[in-house]
Amino acid sequence: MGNMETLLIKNVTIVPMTGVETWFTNGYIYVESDRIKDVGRGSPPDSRYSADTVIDGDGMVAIPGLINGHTHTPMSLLRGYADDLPLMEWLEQMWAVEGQLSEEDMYWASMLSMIEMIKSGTTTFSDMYYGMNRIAAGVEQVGLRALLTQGIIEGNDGGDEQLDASVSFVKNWDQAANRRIHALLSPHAPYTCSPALIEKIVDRAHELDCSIHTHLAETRDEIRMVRDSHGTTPIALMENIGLFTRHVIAAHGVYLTDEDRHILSSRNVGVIHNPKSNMKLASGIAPVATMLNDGITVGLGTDGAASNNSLDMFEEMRFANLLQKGNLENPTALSAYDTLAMGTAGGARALGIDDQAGTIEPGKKADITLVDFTQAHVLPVNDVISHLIYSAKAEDVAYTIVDGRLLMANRELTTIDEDEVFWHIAAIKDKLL
Ligand SMILES: N[C@@H](CCSC[C@H]1O[C@@H](n2cnc3c(=O)[nH]cnc32)[C@H](O)[C@@H]1O)C(=O)O
Ligand SMILES: [Zn+2]
Repeated sequence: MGNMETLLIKNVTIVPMTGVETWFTNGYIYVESDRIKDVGRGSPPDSRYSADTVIDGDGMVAIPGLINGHTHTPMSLLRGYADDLPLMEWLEQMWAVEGQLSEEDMYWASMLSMIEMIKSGTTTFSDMYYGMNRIAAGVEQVGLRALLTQGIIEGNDGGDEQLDASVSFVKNWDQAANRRIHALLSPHAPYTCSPALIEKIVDRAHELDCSIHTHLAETRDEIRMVRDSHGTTPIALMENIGLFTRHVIAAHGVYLTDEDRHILSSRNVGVIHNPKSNMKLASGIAPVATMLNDGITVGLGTDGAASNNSLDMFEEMRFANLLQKGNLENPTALSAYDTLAMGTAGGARALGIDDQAGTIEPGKKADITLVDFTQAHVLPVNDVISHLIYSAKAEDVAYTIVDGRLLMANRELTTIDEDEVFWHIAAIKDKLL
C-alpha cells in the first residue's frame, strides 16, 4: 500500500460511459497505481487529498480514454503521399513504398503517430503493420495501451514465413508492459490471403489463445473478387473458414447482407468503423446505425494516416455521427452518446478489452482523457456529450492518462521527445520520398 502511486482528479465533470448516468459535475476520480479506486461526487474523503499527484479538474471533462480500433501507425510517414485514389490502386502505391521501409523507419513513423494520438486523447490503439517488434518496444516506452499485430499478406511463399514471424511476435509480446500490450494474428484481407492460409492462421490463434484482426467487406471491388473466386460474401467466407471461432476485430464492414449481419451479431466480433478512410478512398458508407440496432459490437478507427489523413478520434466520432444522419436523412439515426460509446466503451468491447478499459469506474485501469471545456467553441456547456461530439477539438485535450500515468500533462508530453522524433521523420522523408 505505502509505495503505491496515487492520483486524485478533483472538481471535474465526469462522463463515466457505464450506461448508468450520462455525466455529472463536481466529481472526483481517485487512482491507485494503474487502477481507478474510487469515483464520486463532491469533495473526496480527506485522505484522498494527500495523493502523490492532484489535478484540479475545474473547467475540464473526464472521459474514458479514446480507443482507436484500427490503424497502421507507421503509415503517418505516407500522409498526403497518394491521395484521391480508390483502395486497390492506392494500395499498390502504398506497397511500393512500404517495401522500402526499414524497421527503424517504421518505428519512428509509429512514434510520430503516438505523439498525435496522445495529443488527441487516445489511450488505446489497435495497430496492424509489420516491423512490430520495434513498435512494441516503442509502446512499452511511451506508455500507451495497444493491440499489436503483424499483418500477413500471402506472397509467393504462401505466407508461412510471415505467419512464423507473427507467431513469434505474439509469443514475445503478448501481455507485455504491465499487460498494456496485447498481441494478435492478422490475415490482412480476404483478397490477400487464401482460405487455406487463413485456416492456418486461425489454428495458430487457437494454440496461442489470441484474437485476430483483419480487414473485411471494405469495398465493392472486394465483394466482387470474393464472389468471383468463392461464390460468397467475405463475411460468409470467413464464417465457413472458421475465422469467427476466435474473437475477431473486423475493420470496415461497409458492405453487409442481412445474413452477414446475422453472422456478425451472433459471433464474438467487433466491427471497427473507419468513416474518414471509407469516405476518402470512396469505399462507401458502413451501415452503422443498422449494425448497432442488430446488436453488433461497433468501435471506431482512423485507419492509417495515409487514408485519413490524421489520427484524431474526435474527428472520427464527428464524421461517424454526421455521416449516418446525412446518409439516412434521419437526425435520430445515431445519437451523440452512442457515438461517444463507439469511441470508448463500445470500442473496448470490440477490441475485447472491456474488462480493463472503456469506462470510468472503480476496478478499471486508469485510462482517462481530460478535455478542456473553457474555450469559446464549447461554451456555454448546455450539454457535455453534445459538445464532445459536435464541437470539441483534439487540441482541447489537456491530459492523457494511461494505467494511471500522465502521458500528457497540461498539454506537455512526458514520455516522448518530440524534437527527436521530428528530426528522424524529416531524415526518413529525405531518404525515401
Ligand atoms: N505489407 C505487409 C503487411 C502489412 S499489414 C498492413 C497493410 O494494410 C494496408 N492498408 C492500410 N489501410 C488499408 C485498408 O483500408 N484496406 C486494406 N489495406 C490497408 C497497408 O498499406 C499495409 O500494407 C506485408 O507484406 O507483410
Ligand atoms: Zn486498414
